[in-house]
Amino acid sequence: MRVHVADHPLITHKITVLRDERTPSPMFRALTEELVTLLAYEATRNVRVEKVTVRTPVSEASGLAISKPRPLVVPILRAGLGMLEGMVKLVPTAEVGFLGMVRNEETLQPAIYAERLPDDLSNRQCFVLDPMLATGGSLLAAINYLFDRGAVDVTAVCLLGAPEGLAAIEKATAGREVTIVLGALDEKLNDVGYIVPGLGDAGDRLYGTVG
Ligand SMILES: O=P(O)(O)OC[C@H]1O[C@H](OP(=O)(O)OP(=O)(O)O)[C@H](O)[C@@H]1O
Ligand SMILES: O=c1cc[nH]c(=O)[nH]1
Ligand SMILES: [Mg+2]
Repeated sequence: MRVHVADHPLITHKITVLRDERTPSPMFRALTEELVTLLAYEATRNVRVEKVTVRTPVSEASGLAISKPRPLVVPILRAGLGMLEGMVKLVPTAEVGFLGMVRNEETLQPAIYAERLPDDLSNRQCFVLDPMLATGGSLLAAINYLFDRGAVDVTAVCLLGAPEGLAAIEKATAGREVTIVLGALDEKLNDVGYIVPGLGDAGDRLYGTVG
């Protein structure tokens, strides 16, 4: 598994504002979108491309084009939806599929409650969007779901991750093509499975369902 933790002052600055409990939902949404565009730059480093030639007004130029089948971007509802615009801004030709998942706050087990993906994911490069990688249960379930459908490699873009969740995914996906790109790697999980220091419940903060 390849893990990339962002190391850029602009990204850390924006994450610091996200963490602040006083940041209201409209600003939280705007910052999330900006952060994803910055993280997507790293996440797409291995996007599959092919050589192409174009004619400039002066001569021929060789370059690259994103290969077919197009990359598939999969936001994990609800909180991952807040990351979609930021991602497709960078990869406008990507196809988008959806997975709805919710973590049971007592057992911390994830459940899939909605799915709208292409039937056949063979040979597909997938980019999963979910702001929070806590126990890793939700992301692991999403990754397994995509591999079971035929995906060949999965890159997850998360704003924050916990070491416990990262280790769990690494162990469970050994031998698979998995990349995780994080805005920050936090300290730990607390005893109710929240990331510390974290930013609270990302879905609630994005959509204003508390506070
Ligand atoms: O790593 P885990 O321990 O599985 O926790 C992370 C999951 O929890 C949050 O979703 P949540 O279940 O709160 O759903 P929501 O997006 O609808 O708020 C988050 O967006 C992840 O999907
Ligand atoms: O800290 C956490 C953990 C899971 N889900 C969240 O939204 N935040
Ligand atoms: Mg939530």
